[in-house]
Amino acid sequence: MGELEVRGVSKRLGGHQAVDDVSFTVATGELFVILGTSGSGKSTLLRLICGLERPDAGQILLDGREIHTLPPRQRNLGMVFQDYGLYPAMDVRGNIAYGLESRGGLPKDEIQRRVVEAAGKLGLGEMLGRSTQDLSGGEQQRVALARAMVKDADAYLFDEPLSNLDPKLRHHARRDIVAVHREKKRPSVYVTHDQSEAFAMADLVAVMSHGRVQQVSTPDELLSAPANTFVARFVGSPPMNLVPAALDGGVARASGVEVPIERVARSGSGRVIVGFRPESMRPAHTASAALSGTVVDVEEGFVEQIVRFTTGDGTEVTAVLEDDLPIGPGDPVAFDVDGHVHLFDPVTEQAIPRA
Ligand SMILES: Nc1ncnc2c1ncn2[C@@H]1O[C@H](COP(=O)(O)OP(=O)(O)OP(=O)(O)O)[C@@H](O)[C@H]1O
Repeated sequence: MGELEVRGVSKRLGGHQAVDDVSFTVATGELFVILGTSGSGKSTLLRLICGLERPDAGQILLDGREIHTLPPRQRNLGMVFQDYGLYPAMDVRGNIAYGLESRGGLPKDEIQRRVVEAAGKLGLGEMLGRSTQDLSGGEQQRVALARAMVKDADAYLFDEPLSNLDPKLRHHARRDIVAVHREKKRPSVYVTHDQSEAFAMADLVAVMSHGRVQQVSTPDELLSAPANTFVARFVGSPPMNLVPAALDGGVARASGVEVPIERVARSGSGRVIVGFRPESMRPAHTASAALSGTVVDVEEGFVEQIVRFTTGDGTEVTAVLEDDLPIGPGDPVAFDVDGHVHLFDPVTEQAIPRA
């Protein structure tokens, strides 16, 4: 009971397939993050769930009941959007209470009790009489959060609510949002393009690209088992290296590449894309190295060195090293891969399952 289900939902906007056959289920008490690049369809999906758009196909169910045909007000959702949608003519108290008052049915003193309680939890207790126009971005964000919190909504939706905040405030605000979510014990859907935000907050992440869900899994699984090359390139910083190679027995081979693979891949064409994380690379002796090439550039980070080089056929590879190498652009370089090697089909770009 209590789950939010999106079933085969599609939406065209301006001749463009903004959302394309999307399905997922958010269990009650689960924080489900939709992560994707700009234009991938994240906001449209949220607008479909809250009723600002109608789907061309598919259904949206909450607690097993169809909601995609209901007007927004009847869906009983708590929402926090990027621009917060606060009313400038009302003070903080009025903004927090607005959703409850406009819905009707609750006595005035109960509304007042909830407003004071939510404001207290979010550090707004002293600001109830202030105009929202005089508040900082972080304070406005907390008013929007308090407004969602006072409602007994059946599900909560967040559309990039932290994008106007500076990094320090964002960190704090993340915790506020997770705390509200945990208290409500309802399904929550949170949209962001920021993977560190997604990884810090999510129970499950759906990665979106071009209107489609590419993978739904835990943050750890996105890193350890990306479903396809899009997810492999998108998740992690720097992202996974992807090198086209030919299968030759237990080795994936290309010019400057001889990567031993753990299993025989079921790739009909005999070609694969080999994937390995930049952090799994170790300097090696040239003669026996899995990868060799020429350094393009070297970046000194706070705690690590990032080396970019090209293999013999021009594929760019990135290595993240704990100890600095005395190298620079144009130098020869060689590495072994000390970690899991992922394999992808070069035609479908899907991960090749373990044999
Ligand atoms: N009203 C509209 N008319 C026409 N096209 C639209 C409309 N709204 C969105 N689109 C298009 O649909 C696609 C998905 O847009 P959407 O806003 O859902 O993406 P998003 O992932 O939320 O992006 P962002 O992170 O930039 O907000 C985009 O290509 C966008 O240009």
